[in-house]
Amino acid sequence: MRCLSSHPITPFISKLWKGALLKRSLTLPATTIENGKRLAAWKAVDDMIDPKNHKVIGLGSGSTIEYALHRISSRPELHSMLYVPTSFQTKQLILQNKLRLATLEECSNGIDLTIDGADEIDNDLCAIKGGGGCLFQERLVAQASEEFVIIADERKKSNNLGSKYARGIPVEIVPMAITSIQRILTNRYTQANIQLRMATPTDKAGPVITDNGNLLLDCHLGPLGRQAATIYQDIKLLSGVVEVGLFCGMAKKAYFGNLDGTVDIWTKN
Ligand SMILES: O=C(CO)[C@H](O)[C@H](O)COP(=O)(O)O
Repeated sequence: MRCLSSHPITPFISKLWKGALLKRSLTLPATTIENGKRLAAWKAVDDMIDPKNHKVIGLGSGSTIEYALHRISSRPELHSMLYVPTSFQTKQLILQNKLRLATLEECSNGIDLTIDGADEIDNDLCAIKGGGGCLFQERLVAQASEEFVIIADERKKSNNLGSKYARGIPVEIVPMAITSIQRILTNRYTQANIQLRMATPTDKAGPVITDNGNLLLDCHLGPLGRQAATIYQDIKLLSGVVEVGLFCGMAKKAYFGNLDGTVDIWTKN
């Protein structure tokens, strides 16, 4: 058997390894942010899912929700309940973790609890969602739920919704309406920066297509103050708009994983 160290490829591997180490040390804050996501997700799963009383759990989309799935997967007493996904991504994760998958149509008694991530959350637990483009199904599942809980790392805390998440409010639109709605919104919000969300060109040329076959406009309107719920209604009322990534009056609790390893819990009565 040849010893690996004498293999000609070894210097190349060791270069890669050094590169990886260097990259890790340069991106250390990101790793701590990942830890914040994990802490928030694990605490929310442990606090909120009640294995004795809950039968159906909704699961949001994004990177933070992956940690919630890992936690659920590590606790066998949580394997008997049904899990409703909000995206292609979450459906795959539920299947990969060998959890019991259910569709929203199958849940005639509704959903006991939904856990989801968010892009920005204010003190009223009003949230911008849809950074991952899954806002429509996320809202469908959230509105069918008895309780809706948000998990996030501390960067997502906001004093004024719209002041932090640079991309703006995602709006899902049926393709034939995209030009007219972009024009209407640009005329209505004159200071806004409204962009069609484009795919990464190396993965797909053209726009991002949602799980529902629609397009996304990212509408940067600036800080919304107390206007988020009104803006939601104003945009949602336009024909051709499928959903708006403003979730106000829905969450009763938000878990934030902090860089110092603690978890903050914000609640709303
Ligand atoms: O709304 C979402 C997807 O549509 C996500 O929950 C939101 O974008 C947060 O994602 P992440 O946990 O990766 O920061």
